[in-house]
Amino acid sequence: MRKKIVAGNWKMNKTLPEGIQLAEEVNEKVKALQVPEVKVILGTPFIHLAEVSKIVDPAIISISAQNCATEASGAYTGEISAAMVASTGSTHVILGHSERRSYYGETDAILVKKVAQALANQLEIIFCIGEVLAEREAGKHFEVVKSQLENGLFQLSPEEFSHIILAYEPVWAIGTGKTATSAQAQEMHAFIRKVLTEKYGKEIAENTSILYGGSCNAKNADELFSNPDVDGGLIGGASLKAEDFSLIIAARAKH
Ligand SMILES: O=C(CO)COP(=O)(O)O
Repeated sequence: MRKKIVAGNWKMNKTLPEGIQLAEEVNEKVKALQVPEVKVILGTPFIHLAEVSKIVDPAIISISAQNCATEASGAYTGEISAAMVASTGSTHVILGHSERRSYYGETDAILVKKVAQALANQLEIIFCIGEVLAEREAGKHFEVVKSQLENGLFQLSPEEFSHIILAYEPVWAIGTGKTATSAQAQEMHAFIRKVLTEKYGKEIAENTSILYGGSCNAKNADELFSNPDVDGGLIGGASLKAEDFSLIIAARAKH
């Protein structure tokens, strides 16, 4: 059975004291919700990881980085390795986010190396895929998403792939207030599961959680999560307010 997941991606927001406060608030809200069937993940900036993992109850909230280096260690000024991430108590890492692909030039080849580093350090990976608006308008969105899967992840063995959570994030929906319709999300998620079935077989495809990301909020989460192939959300802006984030978690628990 695949997991229901709500993951927050704080992106480059919150100073350390602000992040600590938000983590405390989220921890209290999630505790009060009592929804063990939903896996809650907080994707914080690197500098917050160690502090936030001391604050939250690991039985109810997991911690994720938003990136890791392509190399294991050494003279790479400013980089943070997967081993460093794991040593903070973090169990997850977000890789392949469209902001990293477009602003920092992360190619499929770079992501293959990051994925290998994360797996070598026992991190679960939230791997992001999704098309830009021009690709959707040209009717190429299925092709683009399939090639991101093939070129970024399909080098993995079935065992390795069991550590992947996918996040479909149409780039035109991120931070724009323009959510994919519930039907568009379901259509793409079902397509992704079909591609996974072809590559890894039905059992792995059925056990892989596929999250939706892109202007998902407390108002639209309920409808998005009612789709059979939408297993949860990767939440940007709405994860920065404990109240909104907990409403999204409650919406996930409902279905
Ligand atoms: O990019 C996202 C999560 O990774 C989505 O961001 P928003 O929820 O702010 O649109």
